[in-house]
Amino acid sequence: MDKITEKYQVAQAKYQEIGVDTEQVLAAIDQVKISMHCWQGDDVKGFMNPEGELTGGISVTGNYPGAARTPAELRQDLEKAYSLIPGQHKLNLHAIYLDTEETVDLDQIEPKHYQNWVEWAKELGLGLDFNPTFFSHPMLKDGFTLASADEEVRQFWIEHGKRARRVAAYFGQELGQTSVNNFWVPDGFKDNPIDRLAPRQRLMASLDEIFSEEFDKAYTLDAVESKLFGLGAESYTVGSHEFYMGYGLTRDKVICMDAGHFHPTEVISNKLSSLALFGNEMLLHVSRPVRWDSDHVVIMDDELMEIARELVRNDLLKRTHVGLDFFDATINRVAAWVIGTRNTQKALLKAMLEPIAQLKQLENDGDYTTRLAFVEELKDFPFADVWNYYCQSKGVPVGMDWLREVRQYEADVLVKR
Ligand SMILES: C[C@H](O)[C@H](O)[C@@H](O)C(=O)CO
Ligand SMILES: [Mn+2]
Repeated sequence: MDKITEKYQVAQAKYQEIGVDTEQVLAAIDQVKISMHCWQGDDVKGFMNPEGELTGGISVTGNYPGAARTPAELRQDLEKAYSLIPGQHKLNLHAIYLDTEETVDLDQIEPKHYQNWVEWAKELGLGLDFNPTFFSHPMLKDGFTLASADEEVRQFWIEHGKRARRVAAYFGQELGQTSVNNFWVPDGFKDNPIDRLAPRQRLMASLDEIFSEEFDKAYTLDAVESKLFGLGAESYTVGSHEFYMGYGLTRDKVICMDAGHFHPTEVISNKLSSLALFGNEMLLHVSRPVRWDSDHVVIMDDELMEIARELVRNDLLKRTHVGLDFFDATINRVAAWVIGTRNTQKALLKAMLEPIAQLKQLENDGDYTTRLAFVEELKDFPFADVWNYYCQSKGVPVGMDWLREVRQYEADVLVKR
């Protein structure tokens, strides 16, 4: 028997002692699809106007060699990343990542402009999610799109939103799995506004118009993503958390929680259980804010573990769409995907290896001493041996072996770009 299987069997016996069936856990983690975001691969440039400025209050720093310059290069990089990640997953595309010879503006996009992505996704067995792009475009005027007081600006973006929904529905129809279509709108003011209400009324009206066309939910689900502030929109963001909680819950839309979109000490892990009581499905943007919405690569930190525990302990995974959202151009971009995605999976696996019913019972019995002792002891349980076995059984590298492959790919492909 090989070493990894041997260690797994020891771990299996140890988990069995506390009532956890590792085989069941392995079957469960294999069902979780992570939606990997395309924009880590090229620093959020896209293929519509890659030389243009990144606007909308987000920012990427770094100039690590090898960013994808074409859809074919991006797909090649993504394939490398997926080959190093266990399980079957999804790709999250932004509208600016269209793949066509035609010159197309955001208010002209059609499903056919994304057909190459669909064909590729079919070959790889991937699902596709989508996002209209409300930034990096000259029609983002004075920091406003859907909430603009300028009717021409607002209509441009409404048309884009409507067309984006048709693209997402096409993804769902073609691939046989729901395409989550996430609306993040950067509109806001750098300085204190006089009128906080009118832009929100306009955003609400714009969204209502965009969502007026009915689509089969089996094909596409609309999601809305709030934010506290952006660069250049420090004082007021129209699409705040309260705005989208109200909007999403009254319009039956999926609410997206981005881990970087709140006050620096505020965490989304503590929001999921409340959202679960009032909404149906949820979308997560698993990210890592460092002092601000900096979109650092996801690491195995306390908040990632807590998000994972909330989803697992409360049985929320079946109605949660797990997406990633980070963009770091100071490191190898394929490695960034692999680290962030594997960490998200590892956190979920570790959470699944807890004896949840027992821990809840201790809490209900008021035995907080045992609760604390148990939770702390669990940290030393051999979860890594279960993870390594999972990787091996799915035919992907174990431990640091994946990095060797990324380094080889860097030498063979990335540095030659
Ligand atoms: C590029 C994405 O649309 C973006 O990261 C969005 O989801 C966001 O979180 C903006 O801060
Ligand atoms: Mn996000």
